[in-house]
Amino acid sequence: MLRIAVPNKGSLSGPAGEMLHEAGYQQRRESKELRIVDPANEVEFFYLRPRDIAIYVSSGKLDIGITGRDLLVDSGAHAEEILPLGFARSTFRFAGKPGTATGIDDLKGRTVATSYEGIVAAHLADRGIDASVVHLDGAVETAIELGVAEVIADVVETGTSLRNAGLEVFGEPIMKSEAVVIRRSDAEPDETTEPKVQQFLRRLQGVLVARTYVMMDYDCRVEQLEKAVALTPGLESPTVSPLHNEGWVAVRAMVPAKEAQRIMDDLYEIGARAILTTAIHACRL
Ligand SMILES: Nc1ncnc2c1ncn2[C@@H]1O[C@H](COP(=O)(O)OP(=O)(O)OP(=O)(O)O)[C@@H](O)[C@H]1O
Ligand SMILES: O=P(O)(O)OC[C@H]1O[C@H](OP(=O)(O)OP(=O)(O)O)[C@H](O)[C@@H]1O
Ligand SMILES: [Mg+2]
Repeated sequence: MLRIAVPNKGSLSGPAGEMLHEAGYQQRRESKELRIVDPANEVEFFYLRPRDIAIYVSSGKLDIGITGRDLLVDSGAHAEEILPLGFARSTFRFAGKPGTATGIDDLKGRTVATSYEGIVAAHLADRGIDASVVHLDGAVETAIELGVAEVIADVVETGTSLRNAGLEVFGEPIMKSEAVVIRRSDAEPDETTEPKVQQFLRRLQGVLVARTYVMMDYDCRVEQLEKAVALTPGLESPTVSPLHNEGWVAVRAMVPAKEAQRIMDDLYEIGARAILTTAIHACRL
């Protein structure tokens, strides 16, 4: 059985469960369940605090886990990212009241509040900045109002939390994060675990592709085929089949979902007709 750590709470938990469900895995029915077995897929899921996942995985007790890149780095655990998952995207930034600082050099001798002490201390040390770091569990924006720190370093997504607290980011982003699959850094690939890990990753990659691509079908005249194929090159190469009417072909290719409408317009312009897109529910590349 492959043993997999999954976030039990917070921003990572819902989207992680949805992705695993889309990948065909059984998920817990109740948010209090700590562990479930999916015998058909030979996996066992452990629902753990997102912050603890890298620690469990680095200990080798669990084979892989889903967590945030920022949490992985912050933990300092002996684990590495093996697949980015595209959700829980955020940046990690310094912020303060307007006019507090313009860059990291202004932090010398000041106090920074954060829930990610590992990331902040390493970032300051790398740049030779001597500043104090205060660890808070959350809602760090309030630390400034209450005078616990002059500066915070926190996760920023839309920027709403900072705006509501009257704060502004400054300096370069410290890091960009998203949900990632992790495993132990020096994991020795053994014959039973490795194929299961690779199958798990292929399933999640299949979900990512199904989310970002659509299937496009259309008919076009043979003379227009090269232009049409340039618009829809597909992942390897499009399928081209003859139509009953001579001089026409049917083309089928995967295209990025975000570009589908523009591609349909362009195909129409060059004379393609019966242009259809359909959702992809699952795939293996
Ligand atoms: N608003 C957000 N948008 C996107 N990702 C976020 C957001 N807040 C936190 N994250 C990401 O979620 C992970 C942190 O998860 P964690 O559960 O510790 O905190 P949380 O989502 O803020 O939940 P809570 O603070 O309620 O426990 C990190 O990878 C972080 O980058
Ligand atoms: O830029 P935004 O879209 O506002 O998102 C970022 C905010 O979301 C998270 O806070 P959360 O609500 O989880 O509270 P917390 O600070 O207690 O973790 C994070 O810590 C930021 O405060
Ligand atoms: Mg939070």
